[in-house]
Amino acid sequence: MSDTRSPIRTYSYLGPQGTFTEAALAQVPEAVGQNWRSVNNVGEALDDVISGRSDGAVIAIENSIEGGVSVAQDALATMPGLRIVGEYLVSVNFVLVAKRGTTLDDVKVVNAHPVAYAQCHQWMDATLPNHGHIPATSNVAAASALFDNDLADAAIAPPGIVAHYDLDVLAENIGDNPNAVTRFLHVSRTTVLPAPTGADKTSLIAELPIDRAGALLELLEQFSTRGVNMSLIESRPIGDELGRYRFIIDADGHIRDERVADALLGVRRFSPGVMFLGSYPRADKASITFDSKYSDEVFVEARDWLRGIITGEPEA
Ligand SMILES: O=C(O)C(=O)C[C@]1(C(=O)O)C=C[C@@H](O)C=C1
Repeated sequence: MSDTRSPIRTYSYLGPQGTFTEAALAQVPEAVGQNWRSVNNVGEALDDVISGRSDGAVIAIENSIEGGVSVAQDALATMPGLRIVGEYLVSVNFVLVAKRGTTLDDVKVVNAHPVAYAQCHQWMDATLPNHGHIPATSNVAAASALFDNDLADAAIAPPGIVAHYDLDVLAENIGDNPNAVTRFLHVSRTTVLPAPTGADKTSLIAELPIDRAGALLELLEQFSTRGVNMSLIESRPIGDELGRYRFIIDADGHIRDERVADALLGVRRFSPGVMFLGSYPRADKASITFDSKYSDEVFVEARDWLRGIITGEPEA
């Protein structure tokens, strides 16, 4: 009898076990019960996908306090062959942990992931005004490093850390905002697009034509004149020379929506470097609303009208 089970799939995530990225991966329905591969950085996770070592990766892309995760934005912009197929939200809050017996007074140097550190500035500055900071590859790596060397006295970590390591919690809820949220992307190799759900998002990266007055306005107009709302626009330096930027854009809707497809055609005509990153269901499942003059039927009707003129069909 032949084996009808589908082969085990592998998903890469920023580890080790217990990171917020792992919590995001746990929300990906197709990853449940599959092989999870812990890696040390976002580039490694995405490279796993491109090389075929993994079928998918989950990466942090944006935090409600700290903004865009620039290392992830830059990796997506420079690693072709990837597609975003889903997004997931994780509430993030932090504890300060140390090896057993340590008190707050003992803490002079703190291990922390830069994005986590940036979210705990107020508490750190008020409670440990003279502290030093050693960057870690993840929140869990920050805590585990306390056992590897004596460079730091404490670490900023997720509250669940004590399930994995024998550590004392010196302080809880040290994040500046108790409602902080990080948005994660599920990324796969270029693939068939997920079907539209009516609550979708389209991500792309566009460069502006060099030195042209109003170029950014023209980019924005591609969306506004088709009734497409943008939920994110962020600039990142391209890196080849000072003053050159690419724009990371999230737009409401799916590329199979006529208005979104038309906006992307406009961007493609105008932008020297445009990368389509994916159309995928929104994490908040909020339906996209738009004026009826931007509905699919209106675009199709207008195209039929034009085709009729060109082919010489008598007008109705
Ligand atoms: O270190 C972790 O736990 C991660 O999953 C990484 C990460 C990030 O890269 O932004 C995820 C969420 C938090 O905002 C801080 C760190």
